[in-house]
Amino acid sequence: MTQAATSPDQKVIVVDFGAQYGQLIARRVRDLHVYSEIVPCDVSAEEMQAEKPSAIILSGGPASVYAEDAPSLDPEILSLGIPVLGFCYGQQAMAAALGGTVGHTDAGEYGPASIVRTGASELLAGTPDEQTVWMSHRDAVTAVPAGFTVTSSTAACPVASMENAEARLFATQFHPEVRHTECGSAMLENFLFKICGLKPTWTMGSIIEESVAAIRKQVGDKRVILGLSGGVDSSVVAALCARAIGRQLTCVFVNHGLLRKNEPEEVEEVFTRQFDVDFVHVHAEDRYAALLADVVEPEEKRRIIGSQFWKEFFTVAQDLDGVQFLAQGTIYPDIIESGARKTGGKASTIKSHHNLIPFPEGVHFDLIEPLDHFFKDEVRALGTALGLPDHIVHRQPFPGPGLAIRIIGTVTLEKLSILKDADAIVREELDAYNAAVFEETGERNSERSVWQYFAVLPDVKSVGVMGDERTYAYPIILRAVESSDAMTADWAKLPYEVLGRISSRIVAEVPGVNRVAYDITSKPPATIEWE
Ligand SMILES: Nc1ncnc2c1ncn2[C@@H]1O[C@H](COP(=O)(O)OP(=O)(O)OP(=O)(O)O)[C@@H](O)[C@H]1O
Ligand SMILES: O=c1[nH]c(=O)c2[nH+]cn([C@@H]3O[C@H](COP(=O)(O)O)[C@@H](O)[C@H]3O)c2[nH]1
Ligand SMILES: NC(=O)CC[C@H](N)C(=O)O
Ligand SMILES: [Mg+2]
Repeated sequence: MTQAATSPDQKVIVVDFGAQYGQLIARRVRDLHVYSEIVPCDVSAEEMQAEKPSAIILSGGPASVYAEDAPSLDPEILSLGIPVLGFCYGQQAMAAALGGTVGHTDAGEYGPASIVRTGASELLAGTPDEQTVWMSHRDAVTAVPAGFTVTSSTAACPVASMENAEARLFATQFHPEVRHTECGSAMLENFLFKICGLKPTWTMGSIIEESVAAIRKQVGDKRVILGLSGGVDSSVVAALCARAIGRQLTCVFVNHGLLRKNEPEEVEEVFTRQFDVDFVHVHAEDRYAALLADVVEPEEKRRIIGSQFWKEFFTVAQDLDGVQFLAQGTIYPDIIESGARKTGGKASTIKSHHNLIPFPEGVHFDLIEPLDHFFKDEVRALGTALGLPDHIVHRQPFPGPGLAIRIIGTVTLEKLSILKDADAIVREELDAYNAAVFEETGERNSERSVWQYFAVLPDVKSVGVMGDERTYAYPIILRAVESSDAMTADWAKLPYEVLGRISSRIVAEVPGVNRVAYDITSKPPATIEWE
């Protein structure tokens, strides 16, 4: 496990019961400048103690505490003398472990709910007696364990929160980690700073120092190759590695032919002229085209692309002396959404990210992934702190498998060419739109700006009429979302004239396209990419 940025003197451990958004809890804690990490819920009290956390938070989860294979909590964890805060399933697990009872309710509560204070509370201190919180549960605590008091209720949920202040155990049925819980952040602050007495010392400066030191120590005098895409994540890793090990680093850019229009030239220009790093441009277009011919299934595309990435890196490494390490810009959501690796959690696999699939036979590297515990906006803040220019730090994300997962069905040269041209128009128009919003609001990620935007080419054709002539051609689907961390996203409420201009331009300028549709689905239930 690579970990370049821990601050072990103050650490909050989140015990993950399989919440898709359990990772948000760690986020919120880190937003308050306290380092936080996630561990799977089968952690024993002994293992927990060895981690020396200053506080523990129990996440929500999909199971029912009394279900046969429900994850349970080692009850000893609750008597280590470390303060514990449980959310939702976390509250239910705490109650069950300490002799309280949990029952099924007739109808669950999903979405906003109004809690009313029913007793003194250290956790809710300073927040209103009546307030809106976010609920998502079917089960509920029906009797609190000995020593606990009920501190708030809703009409449907008698124990919306409970605590045993003396034992330093606290819990809520609602989710303080989601933004929709109005005072969620105040509750977390109460827990971290008042109840646990922590200090907000986890800052970008301290993270950079620790990461650089950790990379230096891990690498010693060996060589490192870095998968460099030109994206934010790998550029930040490049900056960290350059600072840590200088000339022991070689950056490898794989051109798989699935990049956006003009992208290979731009990346090469930036990393050979503007940065002083060793840069290798690998031309793998033909190899990828051959491997992907006839492949339709999204997960199969991802596996093939990922596996070939490893082979390309390995081939380059053979030509250099003493390469032991591969560095890459893996970030936390890649790991979370790829399923279990490292978080070891119970969350299900949504899609396999190319950078997390196993090495093929014959390929081996030790990995350096200094960002594997960071969320996207934290990576951007790090990039700025490292002095990277805005055009890199604020570049929209682009997935490693590239346009292959934006072409539904088989990937052909004809479809790639259509998609590249359509996508270039989408980017040109929405870059300009974002620049105008930035000018007006002074904010990079204001409510009106678009976080990620691109074109998708589906595997259908439809009839149209152009110049009085029948056409039978592809549609382009426009995807444009707002988000801050890619974990959740909403479709962007773009002005009609911007949508209209994108549509007219694509149909007029890209041969083979006669229609444009706008994807108006949030994540969840959809995902940002189509495959
Ligand atoms: N074309 C490529 N050549 C070399 N390495 C790549 C390429 N594409 C992706 N990678 C590697 O895979 C990692 C994950 O890709 P990902 O797209 O998540 O990150 P990124 O490209 O660095 O940033 P962004 O998310 O902003 O696009 C990258 O950080 C990089 O190490
Ligand atoms: O490097 C990557 N390798 C991948 O395999 C991959 N798949 C999705 N993405 C990007 O991740 C974010 C979330 O995407 P989804 O909502 O589609 O899962 C979005 O920003 C996507 O563009 C990827 N990035
Ligand atoms: N979000 C949760 O943690 C849900 C807990 C439990 N599965 C319930 O339905 O009550
Ligand atoms: Mg990328």
